Amino acid sequence: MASLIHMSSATTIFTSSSSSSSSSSTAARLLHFTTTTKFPNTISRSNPLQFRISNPKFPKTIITHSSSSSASAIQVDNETAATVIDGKRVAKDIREEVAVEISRMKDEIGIVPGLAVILVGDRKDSATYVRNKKKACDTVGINSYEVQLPEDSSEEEVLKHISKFNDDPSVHGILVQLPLPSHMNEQNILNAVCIEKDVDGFHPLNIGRLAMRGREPLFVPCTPKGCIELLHRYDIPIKGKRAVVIGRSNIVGMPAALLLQREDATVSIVHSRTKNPEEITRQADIIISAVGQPNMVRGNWVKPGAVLIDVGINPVEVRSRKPRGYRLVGDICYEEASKVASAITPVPGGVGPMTIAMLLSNTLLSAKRLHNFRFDRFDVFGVWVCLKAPLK
Ligand SMILES: Nc1nc2c(c(=O)[nH]1)N[C@@H](CN(C=O)c1ccc(C(=O)N[C@@H](CCC(=O)O)C(=O)O)cc1)CN2
Repeated sequence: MASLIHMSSATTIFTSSSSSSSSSSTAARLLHFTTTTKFPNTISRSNPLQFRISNPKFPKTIITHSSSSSASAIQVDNETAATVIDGKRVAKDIREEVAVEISRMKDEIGIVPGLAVILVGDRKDSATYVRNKKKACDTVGINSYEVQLPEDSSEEEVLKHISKFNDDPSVHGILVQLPLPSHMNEQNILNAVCIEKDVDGFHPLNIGRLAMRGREPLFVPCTPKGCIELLHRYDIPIKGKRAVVIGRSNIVGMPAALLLQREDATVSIVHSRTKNPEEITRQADIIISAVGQPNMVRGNWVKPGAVLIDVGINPVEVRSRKPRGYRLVGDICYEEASKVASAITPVPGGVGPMTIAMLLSNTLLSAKRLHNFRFDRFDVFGVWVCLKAPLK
C-alpha cells in the first residue's frame, strides 16, 4: 500500500514577534500554564456564580480586544454581559509559552520535540486538522512527521507505522487522526501507541489512570484538557461546583467528566438516553457540551450565571456568499444561552483552537519526560512532574 511520508524539520520562532525581550514575561506566564497557579483575583464573585470584571489589570492572556494592545479588559458581549471565553487568544498564548520552553530545551540539552501524525483516508476535515497541527508545530519549533495512508489501507499498515514511530527516539508524540475508516478497529490501533508517546491521551492505560484516584495519566486528552485550561485561565472556580457534561464519548465527554471530578466538581453526565436533560443542566454551575447537535442547549436549559463550554463544532448550511456554503455553530444556542450565562465559549474560536494548543503542550511534556528535562513541578492538571523525575 502506498504511503506518503512527509518530514519537516521545524524552525524555532525566536526571531520575530516572540523576541527574547518578551521571553521573560512569557516565561512568567508559563508558570500559570505549568502549575496550578491561578491568575490574580481578577473577577469578583459577589454572587458566586455571577462573574463580573472588577480589576482592569486583567492579565494579557485573557484580554481579547485584538484591535487594542492595551491591557484593558476581557471581552464581554455587550448585549448579554456574558464573558466571552476567547480560546483563540488563550491558544495563542499557550503556543508562545510552549515555544519558550522548546527553545530553552534546545539550548540546554539540544533536544527538539517531535510529533508524528498518521492520517488515514481523505476526509477533508481531518486533512485540515492535520495540516493545522503541522502548522502549529512549525510555529513553536516542534519537528513534525506525517504519514498519509489511503482510505482502503489495512489495519496492519497503520500498526506498522505506529510501531516504527514507537521505536524512533526523535519522535516524542504519536497520534492517529480520528475518525478512522469504518473497516479499522480503532481500539487495536490506539492500543498500539506506546503510552509514553500517547500525546492524544487515548490509550486505555492513560484513560484508566485518569479514572482512578491516586493514579496519574501520562497524558490527558487534548480537547477536555483544553476545556479545563480555559476555566483555569479565566479563574473560574470548579471545586465544589455542580458540573454537567453533555455527551459521553471516549475522546471528550467521558474524560471531561473525569477531569472535572478530579477538580472536585460534582459531576453529572447527560447523554442520548437521559430523560429531561434540561432539568439536569438547569442545576449546573458549569456545562461542558460535546454532542455534535447544533443549538441543542437552549437558553432555558441554563441556570442564570452558569459557565458554558461548548465543544460542538457543527456545520450548518447557509445560503449566503460564504465561500464554504456553511457556518459553524456549537451545541449551545449562543444567542439564547449567552443572555443567561456568566461566561461562554464561542464557536468557532472557543474550545477548538485549544485542542491543538494542548497537543503541542502534551508533545513538549513528553519530550521533557523522555529526556528527564527540568519540569515545572505540576503540569496544568496538577499532575506531579517533579524535577528530573524518572519515568515510571
Ligand atoms: N487523534 C485525534 N483525532 C481527533 C481529535 C483529537 O484530539 N485527536 N479531535 C477532533 C479534531 N481536531 C483535532 O484533531 C480539531 C477539531 C477542531 C479544531 C478547531 O480549531 N476548530 C475551530 C474551527 C475550525 C474550522 O473553521 O473548521 C474552532 O472551533 O474554532 C481543531 C482540532 C476529532 N479528531
